[in-house]
Amino acid sequence: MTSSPHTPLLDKIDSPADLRRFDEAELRQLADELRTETIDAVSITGGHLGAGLGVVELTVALHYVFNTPDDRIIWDVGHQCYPHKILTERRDRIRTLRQGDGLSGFTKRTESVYDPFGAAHSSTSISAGLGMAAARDLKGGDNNVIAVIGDGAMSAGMAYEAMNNAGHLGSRLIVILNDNDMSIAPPVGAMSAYLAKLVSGPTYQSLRGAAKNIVKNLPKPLFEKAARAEEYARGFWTGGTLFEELGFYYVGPVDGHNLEHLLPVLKNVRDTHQGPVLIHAVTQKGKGYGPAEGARDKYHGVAKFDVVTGKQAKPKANAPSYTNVFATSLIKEAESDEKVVAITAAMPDGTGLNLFGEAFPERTFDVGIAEQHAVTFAAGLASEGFKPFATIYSTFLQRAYDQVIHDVAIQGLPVRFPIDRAGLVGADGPTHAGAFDTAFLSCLPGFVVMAAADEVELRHMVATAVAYDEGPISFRYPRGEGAGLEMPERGSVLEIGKGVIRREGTKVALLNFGGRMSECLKAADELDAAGLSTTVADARFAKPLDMDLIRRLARSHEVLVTVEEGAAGGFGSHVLTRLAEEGLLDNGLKIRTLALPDAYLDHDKPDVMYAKAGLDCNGIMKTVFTALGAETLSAPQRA
Ligand SMILES: Cc1ncc(C[n+]2csc(CCOP(=O)(O)OP(=O)(O)O)c2C)c(N)n1
Ligand SMILES: CC(=O)[C@@H](O)[C@H](O)COP(=O)(O)O
Ligand SMILES: [Mg+2]
Repeated sequence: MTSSPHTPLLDKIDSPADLRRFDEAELRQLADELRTETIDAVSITGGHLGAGLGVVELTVALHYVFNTPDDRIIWDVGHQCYPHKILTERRDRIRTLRQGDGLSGFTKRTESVYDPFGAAHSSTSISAGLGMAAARDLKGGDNNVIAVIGDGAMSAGMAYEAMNNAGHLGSRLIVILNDNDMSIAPPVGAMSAYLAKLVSGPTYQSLRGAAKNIVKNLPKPLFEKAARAEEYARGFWTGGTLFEELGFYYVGPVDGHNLEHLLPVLKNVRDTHQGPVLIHAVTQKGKGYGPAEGARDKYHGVAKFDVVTGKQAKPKANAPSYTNVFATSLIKEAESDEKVVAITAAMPDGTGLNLFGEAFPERTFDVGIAEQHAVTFAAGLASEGFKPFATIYSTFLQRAYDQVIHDVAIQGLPVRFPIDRAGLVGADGPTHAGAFDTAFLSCLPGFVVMAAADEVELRHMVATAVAYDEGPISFRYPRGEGAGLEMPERGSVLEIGKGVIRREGTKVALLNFGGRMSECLKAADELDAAGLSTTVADARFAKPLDMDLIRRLARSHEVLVTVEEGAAGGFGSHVLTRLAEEGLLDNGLKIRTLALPDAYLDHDKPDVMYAKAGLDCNGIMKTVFTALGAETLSAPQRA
């Protein structure tokens, strides 16, 4: 048991009001204590560490200079918010992060008044902040609104849509670009700080103001030239021209770890700016913790770890992850098909395309956090005869839905969609659940929609997707490890629209779609033991459905239960519709469709969440018993 960190100043803080009673001279030590507490807490809980370490000073400075919660701080993505949570009345619960009934790993409105906006998907902060600024102006308020957005999140189109609108509205909004991309060297100490302080301070502002008054009387063309000259002059020094073009007053770059640089700039901006301002803060992801600073991923997402050594306590894998099986399967296919290319939206490691990229660097595209662009980019590749695998987590694919319809489906372009993190993902909670992709894809004409029941099926689906060139095709698979099955060297191409029976029974049929197969098989064992002979089939396809299989199951069983790790409106709904259309519900078939509940399930361990959703062995058995009108047969309840 590590002793809790020594944090005498931090111990005096419950809320930012307590922080604002400190002398500025104490803030350096406070920031160091906050960093130590963050490291200690995450070593116990696991979670996102690097991003939070990069904004410790920024967090202290923001809550010191601004009157939170009246002044709103919106953290883009929200994965960097742990220091923010420690300073905002949640230090006592910080070691419950991402655990059942514990704090969320992202900002969350229902969790705290200091979280004015929930996050987790990137690039939303400026839009939300502009909305709050517009609301403030409509209400005649005078509070500040600050959006803190990372360089990665700034690569999403939504951020530019918001900045463009902010420039147009001219609303008083502060955007802080947290630039921790190590490709940009940290600022040159005093000079850049001086520049930033200078351009944000009243003197420069008044000079600027005076200059504006002088040039205002110039004939229009000259006025514009003069204004442009000033803007480029500042832009030249500081690289802010792009933001200036969008209507923002650019301040920076400023050292995001140096409170002596940060505090005066934030105060100047707080007290003098009128319209939208962008402060360019340069920080280091993982700052202040050696193992993080030295890691390739800066400890972006970590398991529990030893603070002294930084060694993560990653649970020993019993089987390859679905992600790894996908990546190795795609590499195998690409070795003999040069048309296979792969696209990720800033998630190379999470999708396994880092492995594909090592094998085929020329055929791997990381487009940044830009899922909409990724899908239409893939459509462009497909239109020229390539076989693009647009590999996007289920939850992040939601952002590109119109591109899926308008640019891929309607044109019938053969884009492949490997959909990782299908179903419930656990600690990341409802914002990251892969709940809706079956529903929102299987309603699209011409789409082929598959789900892997296990890692062998996944390998077959990769091969099938490579071979299928008639139109768009998707295959989903869950986060985490496979079942540890014997793997074929290479996948076999599946017959489109054909499912498979895994075990034969006579009374109950469980028709699985996706990753719940192991729970279905466990339930079948228990039901058999209770005298209810049970068939288990794997549908493999939600579109096109294997109606021969479904008719056979409906005609020869008393109970038919569909099981899927997705929201209602997906696989089960389509089965129900087709059975009704064919009159197969007219003869008393007892049918139930098991899907995720109509709710956003809070973070917890995936097994706990699935049990709550009724999508585990017990839930399946209970559904069968209820359908048979026997609330509790003799079957033993699993512990
Ligand atoms: C729409 C969307 N796509 C992908 C992700 C996954 N994701 C989480 S953090 C992150 C990188 C964010 O980079 P940046 O904004 O620079 O923040 P940093 O981690 O550097 O602090 C990504 C891609 C996401 N949260 N949202
Ligand atoms: C913050 C964010 O959106 C990502 O870091 C996400 O948490 C990754 O999820 P996985 O851990 O499932 O790759
Ligand atoms: Mg970044």
